[in-house]
Amino acid sequence: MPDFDVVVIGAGAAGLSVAAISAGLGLNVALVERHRMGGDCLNYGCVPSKALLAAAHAAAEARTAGRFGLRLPPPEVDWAGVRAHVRGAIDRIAPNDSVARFRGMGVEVVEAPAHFLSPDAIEAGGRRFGFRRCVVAAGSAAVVPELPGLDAVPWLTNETIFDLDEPPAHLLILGGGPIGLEMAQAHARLGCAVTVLEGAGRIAGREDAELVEGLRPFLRADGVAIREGVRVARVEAPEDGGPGVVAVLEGGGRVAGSHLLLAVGRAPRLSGLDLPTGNVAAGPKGIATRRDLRSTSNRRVWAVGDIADPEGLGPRAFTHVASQHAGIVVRSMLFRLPVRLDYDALPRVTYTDPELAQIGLTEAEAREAGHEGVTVLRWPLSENDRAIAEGRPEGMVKLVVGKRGRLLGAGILAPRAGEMAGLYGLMIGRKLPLSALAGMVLPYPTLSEAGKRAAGDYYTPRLLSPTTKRLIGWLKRLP
Ligand SMILES: Cc1cc2nc3c(=O)[nH]c(=O)nc-3n(C[C@H](O)[C@H](O)[C@H](O)COP(=O)(O)OP(=O)(O)OC[C@H]3O[C@@H](n4cnc5c(N)ncnc54)[C@H](O)[C@@H]3O)c2cc1C
Ligand SMILES: NC(=O)c1ccc[n+]([C@@H]2O[C@H](COP(=O)([O-])OP(=O)(O)OC[C@H]3O[C@@H](n4cnc5c(N)ncnc54)[C@H](O)[C@@H]3O)[C@@H](O)[C@H]2O)c1
Repeated sequence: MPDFDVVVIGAGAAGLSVAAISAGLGLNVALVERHRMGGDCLNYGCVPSKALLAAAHAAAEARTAGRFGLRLPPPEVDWAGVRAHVRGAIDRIAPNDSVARFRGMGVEVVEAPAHFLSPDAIEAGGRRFGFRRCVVAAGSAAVVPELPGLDAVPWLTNETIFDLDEPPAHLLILGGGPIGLEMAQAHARLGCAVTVLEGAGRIAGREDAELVEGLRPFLRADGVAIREGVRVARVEAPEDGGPGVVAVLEGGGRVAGSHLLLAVGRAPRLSGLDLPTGNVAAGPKGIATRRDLRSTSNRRVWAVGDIADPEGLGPRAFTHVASQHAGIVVRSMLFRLPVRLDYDALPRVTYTDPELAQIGLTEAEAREAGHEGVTVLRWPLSENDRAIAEGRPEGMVKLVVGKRGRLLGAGILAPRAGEMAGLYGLMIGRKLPLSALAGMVLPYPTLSEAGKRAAGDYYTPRLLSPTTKRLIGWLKRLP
């Protein structure tokens, strides 16, 4: 008999959710974590980055208060105080993910690295754990690119950037994806010089080009130097022998900084798991799974979170996806229901100011996917009363609509855009018609009215059509 009904490897967002639900259903669960409970999101990802951004946005608010007629002195950044705020946020959330809490749920928590011993057992802390089912939730880590000179200079990743004793004088950031952009604005608003070196033609390459156009000036206004389409040929120490890093660009050009942050993507944490011994197939993007997140090669194994590479979809590195995966696995693994993961209504948010939120397909993705009759509707915040009242009339809501008014995607560039994402996720996920949004009564004045106004535009031409006018003319003659 196996020792455990479920063994979970990794206590990040994905593994914790699976362990908690499985234990709640009365199963015998072991949870193995080699480092910190809570994984990346709590310790090196979402929580510290959003805490740092909150401090940065507060500093920016103080600096720009003059537009409201308020005279404030320029804010002084107390780096130790900022770090204490970041640490405090982690510490406040940590008990939810703690060993004590999970032991209290009846989970056997093992603090050691795990690896497969066979297709139905792992080893951790010198002990063998035979399992009926195993869920691999070992996450992903920052990609360290093969860049000449990198072994000879100091560099940072998301695991070290939140631990600096002093603010970086000039932070060079390799990569202008969500990590690069959030860290760029956070540090710039906290008084650091920042340069983003993006290898592709533009920053935030996955996001809607028009919305990124709207975001770029904000980052530049914060003092972020953005270099797009640049290839870093090598990195080296400064010629004067002082501290810092110099990025040498292809075709010449040198960009010097005090610190270098690598933010060029994520790689699944496969090494050390001995996946071949467990007969668990994996590729460079992660553990190969079917759409129910079950391993394609070992029926006892599932993969969740950043490490999962579901067929036809690929990995997605978001904490809300880790939770979505946990829900899928519980239904497929424990209730044996036929479930199928999809990302049709998936939201993602880059937490800059303004935030850039995308739910479902961008315009480019909808056209690329071959959707017929794609209509794009926009409502600028310059036409939104709340945005004007608050002195933030830049940004827009952009809706991507398919046949018969079906919402395929929504992009939002606005302060706190992420708070609006749920509405569009619900609409797309439940296949609600656009008329549901257009007919909704929303409180005035709110930013979310922009989406309703955009949706209304879809129906305006129909309302003003000759047929409608004829109908009204006929109706008015009725007694
Ligand atoms: C800077 C940054 C900001 C982010 N911000 C956001 C955000 O705002 N919103 C959002 O949705 N997502 C965000 N993300 C992404 C989010 O953090 C990840 O998608 C999420 O943490 C993935 O959870 P996971 O459980 O799959 O993996 P992880 O959180 O990485 O957890 C995996 C755990 O497995 C452990 N482990 C690995 N190998 C073994 C082994 N062999 N034995 C035992 N244990 C092992 C690791 O130590 C780790 O604790 C951010 C990421 C970063 C880096
Ligand atoms: N707010 C959020 O939800 C949030 C925040 C941070 C991270 N995340 C998750 O973590 C993932 C990883 O984030 P990321 O920003 O590291 O990766 P990313 O893959 O999203 O972006 C990496 C960027 O680096 C560029 N790049 C790649 N190689 C380069 C090179 N050699 N030189 C210069 N530029 C190069 C790419 O063109 C791309 O723009 C995200 O995709 C997301 O899933 C989410």
